[in-house]
Amino acid sequence: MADEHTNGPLLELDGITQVFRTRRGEVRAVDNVSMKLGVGEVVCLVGQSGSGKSTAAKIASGLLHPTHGAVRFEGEAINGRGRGHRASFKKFRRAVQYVHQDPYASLNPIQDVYTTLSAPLRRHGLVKSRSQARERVSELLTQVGLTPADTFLPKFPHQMSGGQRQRVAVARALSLEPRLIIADEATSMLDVSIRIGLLRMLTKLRTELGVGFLFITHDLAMAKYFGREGDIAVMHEGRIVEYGPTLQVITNPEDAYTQALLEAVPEPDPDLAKRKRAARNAARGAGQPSGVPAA
Ligand SMILES: Nc1ncnc2c1ncn2[C@@H]1O[C@H](COP(=O)(O)OP(=O)(O)OP(=O)(O)O)[C@@H](O)[C@H]1O
Repeated sequence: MADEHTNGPLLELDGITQVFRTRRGEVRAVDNVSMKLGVGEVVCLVGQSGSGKSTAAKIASGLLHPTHGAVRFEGEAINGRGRGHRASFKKFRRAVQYVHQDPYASLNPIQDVYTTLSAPLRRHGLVKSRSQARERVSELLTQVGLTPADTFLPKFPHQMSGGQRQRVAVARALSLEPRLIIADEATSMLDVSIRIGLLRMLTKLRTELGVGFLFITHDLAMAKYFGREGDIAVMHEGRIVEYGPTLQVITNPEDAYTQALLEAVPEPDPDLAKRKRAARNAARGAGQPSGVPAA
């Protein structure tokens, strides 16, 4: 979906390639990847470890300049040069926020929650007084489900659970009123029940605030859950091997690698698991592709 005020989708990766030069030779981490994400939309980038997801995410967030290809935000290239480009790059860096896998590593261990959340508000001139900062920080904590907000203000990272720390990291990303959040394995270090709570909260932010999500995960089940109203791009060895509406990709995968990833997703219902296994074996017996080695 294009933004009605701009010339293009919120974010567009156009033929991006990233080559790393290492002692052992060149690594083509990302190879000619293109994708589009509209306002308030979600795209899940899925693949095994080493498939190039994080490199693509770093390029999408402007942390890394690709060897080839263009990144466009609201129709404007963000990797150009000159004063005009510097201004649009600055706007882009505020509008696109990154949430890492490990909140322990991304939050400052000697800063309490209030300082962590009020610092970016002050730095970007989004609040004019201490009372405004306090009000906005409380609002952010409420948005990420850390209530009553006052009880969280004086806490340090080590005084919170993993799920709470990740919610603070999301609140910090939200403080700059982003249009897009890039969540790089943001839920994978959490227990399943905590993970679902966090995904519900992120879904609420997407639908209520219109924040778009590029959701990076190795776990197709997570992508199915979080991205069911959006698209999935399946990455393998730096390339996108399948890209389309989530439910279509999940229910009718065309690529053998996607099929193998799906087979690796555990089926909680034993009867259904048995029926699926029988259907797969019958399909193989009928000469259909057997998929690639297990993920
Ligand atoms: N700075 C770098 N220098 C050299 N090679 C790199 C660099 N960063 C990534 N790579 C290589 O690029 C490939 C893709 O890595 P990337 O981290 O993007 O994959 P990923 O799918 O995110 O995997 P993971 O989930 O394990 O991080 C890997 O082979 C990795 O070793």
